[in-house]
Amino acid sequence: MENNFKSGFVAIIGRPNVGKSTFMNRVIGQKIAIMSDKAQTTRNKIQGVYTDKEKQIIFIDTPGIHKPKHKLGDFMVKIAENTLSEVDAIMFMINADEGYGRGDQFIIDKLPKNTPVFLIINKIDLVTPDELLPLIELYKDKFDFAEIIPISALEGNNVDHLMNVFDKYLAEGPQFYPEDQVTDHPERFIIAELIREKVLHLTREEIPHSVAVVIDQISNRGDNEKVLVQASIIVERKSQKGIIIGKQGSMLKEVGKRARQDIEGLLGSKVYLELWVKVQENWRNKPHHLYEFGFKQDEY
Ligand SMILES: Nc1nc2c(ncn2[C@@H]2O[C@H](COP(=O)(O)OP(=O)(O)OP(=O)(O)O)[C@@H](O)[C@H]2O)c(=O)[nH]1
Repeated sequence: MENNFKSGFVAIIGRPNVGKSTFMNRVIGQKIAIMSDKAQTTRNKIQGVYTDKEKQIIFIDTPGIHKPKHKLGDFMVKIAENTLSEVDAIMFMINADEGYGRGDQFIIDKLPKNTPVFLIINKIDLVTPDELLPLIELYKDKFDFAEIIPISALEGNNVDHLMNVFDKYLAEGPQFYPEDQVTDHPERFIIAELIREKVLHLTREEIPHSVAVVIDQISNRGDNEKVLVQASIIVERKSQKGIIIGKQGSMLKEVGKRARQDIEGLLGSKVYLELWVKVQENWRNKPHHLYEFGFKQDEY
């Protein structure tokens, strides 16, 4: 890996039809199709991975944030909000030829103060500069955006500039994915989130949202019937480990049972799920994204 290589996670949010997919297609090209059919039920869907010589950006979608009435309800919105404060930057995309709307205000209210937010004004090919400037002024009043960048995802205007601006906001970091591959196992990520969701749900407020799940292995058991999934739930304190394991393992059993059912639905096959609970103090001070996003550090 090159010296000073940078990497990070960027969340893309915006109302439907603002051009998120068009943007991803422009930046990432063909490969994005690989992920487009993946389940929408997760906290974060990886939309695509951009890699050049200097950096890698993993773009993620946070579906909960713009669907407040979605059946997953408040729980998802809350989780989506947590995601927004965990990423390195947020792209809040709006449509240049539509005014400011209630959907935008809903999102703005959820924007974290501790994460740089780029206002991306897309579809500038549809408006004149005279129309663009008042829109910029209007949004400037609504939130303290780190950057305001007008683009046309369809025609490509200013998209290269945007990609360069990211350099300022990314820290040095590893290349999470090989450059010719968008992802090895998108389902890995989804499985980790399913397990994490069960832990949070069943333990209620006792376990912090920072609990991480790392998928150690997904493999065929050899009998061609069951997929073996081995995962670790990582907490920061011994007391949390006790809560997750529960009386005679009852809590962990329930987490495992519920997660297994969902994973079977996802993979379409029987699953044998092995869960461990590990205490790792201060893991959040380590390259925390790896854990929070369900990746295992030593794979890279
Ligand atoms: N003129 C113009 N049209 C655009 C631009 N970007 C996207 N569009 C069009 O806007 C429509 C919606 O674009 P998508 O990329 O599907 O939007 P999206 O945000 O992914 O939509 P959802 O998947 O519903 O969230 C499509 O018809 C695009 O061709 C742009 O820069 N200029």
